[in-house]
Amino acid sequence: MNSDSNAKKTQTDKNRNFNQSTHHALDGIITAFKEEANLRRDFVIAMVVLVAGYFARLHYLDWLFLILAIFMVLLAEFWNTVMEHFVDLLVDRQFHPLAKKIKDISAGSVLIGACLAVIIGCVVFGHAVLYYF
Ligand SMILES: Nc1ncnc2c1ncn2[C@@H]1O[C@H](COP(=O)(O)OP(=O)(O)OP(=O)(O)O)[C@@H](O)[C@H]1O
Repeated sequence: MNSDSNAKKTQTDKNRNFNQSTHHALDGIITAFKEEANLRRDFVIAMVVLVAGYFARLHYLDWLFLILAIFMVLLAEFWNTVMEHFVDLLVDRQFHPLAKKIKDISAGSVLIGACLAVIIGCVVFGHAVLYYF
């Protein structure tokens, strides 16, 4: 293994260019999907919703709301994952009431996002069903 690839593995300085930044960002997305079952479940649900939207022949505004809802839930899951790792890094898996508070509030934000997504889904598909039948 040459010194350049070693440097890449242990990099702690700033990214040098857009390609390097994008590469690390994609690494983050892949790691999150590999390690977080909740994220994979949300992704599968999102795919099912998109296929259902295709068959329901939604209006473009409905698509906009659905896509916003999907990205909102995925972003909330990503930030919840960041919080969990950050807290674990700080307390090294020791029990701490503040660690519990941070993780629970962070999980609560995902739940709120998911509730909003369900409401948006019900309005969009409810309207489509009423319109077509
Ligand atoms: N260091 C800690 N101190 C106190 N409570 C903790 C700590 N770590 C986790 N917990 C509690 O355990 C729960 C599960 O923590 P964990 O880090 O395993 O999250 P998770 O199971 O990945 O959560 P999610 O389902 O949101 O992905 C947290 O919601 C929190 O209530």
